[in-house]
Amino acid sequence: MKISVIGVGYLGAVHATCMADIGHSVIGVDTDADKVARLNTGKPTFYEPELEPILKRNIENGRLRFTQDMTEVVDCDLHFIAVGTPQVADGNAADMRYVDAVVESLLAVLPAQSERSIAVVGKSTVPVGTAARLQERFAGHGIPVVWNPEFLREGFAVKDTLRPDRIVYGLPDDVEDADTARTLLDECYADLLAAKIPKVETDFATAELVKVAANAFLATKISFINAMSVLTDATGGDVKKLAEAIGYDDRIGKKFLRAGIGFGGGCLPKDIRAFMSRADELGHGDALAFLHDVDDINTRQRERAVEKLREALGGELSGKKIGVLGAAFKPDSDDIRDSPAVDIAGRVEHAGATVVTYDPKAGEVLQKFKPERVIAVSLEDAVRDADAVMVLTEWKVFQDLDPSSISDLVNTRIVIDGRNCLDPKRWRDAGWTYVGMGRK
Ligand SMILES: NC(=O)c1ccc[n+]([C@@H]2O[C@H](COP(=O)([O-])OP(=O)(O)OC[C@H]3O[C@@H](n4cnc5c(N)ncnc54)[C@H](O)[C@@H]3O)[C@@H](O)[C@H]2O)c1
Ligand SMILES: O=c1ccn([C@@H]2O[C@H](COP(=O)(O)OP(=O)(O)O[C@H]3O[C@H](CO)[C@@H](O)[C@H](O)[C@H]3O)[C@@H](O)[C@H]2O)c(=O)[nH]1
Repeated sequence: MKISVIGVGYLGAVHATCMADIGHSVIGVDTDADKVARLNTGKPTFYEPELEPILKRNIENGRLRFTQDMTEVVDCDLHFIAVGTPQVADGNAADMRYVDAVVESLLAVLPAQSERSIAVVGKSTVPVGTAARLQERFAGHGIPVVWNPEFLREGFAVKDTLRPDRIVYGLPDDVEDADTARTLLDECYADLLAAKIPKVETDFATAELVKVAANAFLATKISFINAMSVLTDATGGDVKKLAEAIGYDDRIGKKFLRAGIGFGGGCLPKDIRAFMSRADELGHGDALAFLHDVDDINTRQRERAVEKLREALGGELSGKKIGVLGAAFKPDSDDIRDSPAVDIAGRVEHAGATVVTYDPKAGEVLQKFKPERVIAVSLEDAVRDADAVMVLTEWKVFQDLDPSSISDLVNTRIVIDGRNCLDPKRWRDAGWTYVGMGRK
C-alpha cells in the first residue's frame, strides 16, 4: 500500500524505512530541506545501528522517497504523523505546534471528501485528548483518525519497529470509522501481525495513555534503583548486587534497574513532564505527584556524579582537567537530547574545570549543538593529562577498555563510573581509584 510518514526525525525516518522494507511504497515528508536531501541519498541523518543499509536499499529500489512537498502525499492510503512533541520552552507541557501544523497541511492537500478509504495515524507521543481533538478536524473530510503509539528504543530502533513487543490501535468510537482504520492498519502491519506480534485494540484515550504510562513506569524504575544507590552509598552496600538480587523476582524483573547518572534523551524526561502537566490540566495532578520525585531523583544523580568527582579530587574542581568519555544519552546512538553526560560535563566546567569529551559517535552532534565544548578525536586524547576520567555513556569500547592502556597518559588515576559499567576490581588492580554510583 501507499503510505506517507510526516516528520522524518528519529522516529519517522526509521518508520518510513522499515515500512518500505516490508513492501510498502513510502513517501517521507519533512520541512527540513537538508534532512530530505540527505535521506534521498540513502544516508541517515543520525546514527542508528542497522538503519543505513535498509534505507539505502529502499531508496535504490524506488519504494522510499523523501520530499518537502505535502501535495505529494495525496494518493496515500495512510498518513502517519511522526513530528516532534518537545517540551515547551516555558513549562512542562508538550509543544503541539508541529502536530497541529501537520493537521492543517494535510487538510489543505487532501480532497474535501475522500472517495477512497484512507486514515490518519498518530504516532507522535501526545497529551491524552489529542486524537479526539484531531478527529474533529478530519471529520469534515470523512477521514478517520487512529492512534498508534510507538515504543521503539534508540539503538534498537529497526528491530523494535519490525518486531515490537506489541502494537496498539487507539480506534475511533464510530464503528464504521474504526473498521476502516483497523482494516488499513492491519494491511500496513500484515507482516508484523503474521509474526504474531500482540495487538491491543482500544479507544483513543487509552492508546495515548498507554504510551506515556509505559515511559512513566520505565522512568520510575530507573529512579527507584537510583534512590537505592543513595542508600547503598551511605551504608557501604552495592546497588548492582541489590538490583541483581531483586531482579530474580519475576514480578520485579532485571531490566531497567541499572543505577547511575539516570535517564535522558528525547523521550523519558519530556514525556513524564508532559504527562504531569496534562494531569494538572485535567484536575488530577495529585495522581501523578510521585513523578515529580522521579524527575528530581533523576536530576540529583547528575549532581551526585559531580560531587563524587569533587570529593575524589580532594574538594576542588577549579583548575582540574577532566576527561569525559561519552556524550550520547545512551550507547549506540548519537542523540544528545537531554543527555546526562552532556549535562554533567557542563556542570563540571561550570565548577571551573577544563573538560575534554570523547564519544565514538556523538562528537559531531556535540560540536554542532555545543560549539564551546572541547571534543577529542580519540579516547586517548580525551584522557591525556587528565586529573580524573568520567565514564558517562556505557559504550562497549569504554567497558572493554584496559585501564593499563591509559594509566600512563593520565595525570591522576581516578575514574568516576557514572554508568556502573566498569569492573571495579580490574581498575583498582591497575592502580586506579574507582568510584561508582552506589557501588563498592
Ligand atoms: N525518538 C524516539 O525514539 C521516539 C520513540 C517513540 C516515540 N517518539 C515520539 O515521536 C515523535 C517524534 O520524535 P523524534 O525523536 O523523531 O523527533 P525529531 O525532532 O527527531 O523529528 C521530528 C521531525 O519532524 C519534522 N517536522 C516538524 N514540523 C514538521 C511539519 N510541519 N511537517 C513535516 N515535518 C515536520 C522536523 O523537521 C523533524 O525532522 C515525538 O512525539 C516523540 O516523543 C520518539
Ligand atoms: O536501567 C536503566 C535503563 C536506562 N537508563 C537510561 O534511560 C534513558 C532512556 O533509555 P531507553 O529507554 O533505553 O531509551 P529511549 O530510546 O529513550 O527509549 C525510551 O523512550 C522511547 C520514546 O518514547 C520509547 O519508545 C521507548 O520504549 C523507551 O524505552 C537513557 O539515558 C539510559 O541511559 C538508565 O539509566 N538505567
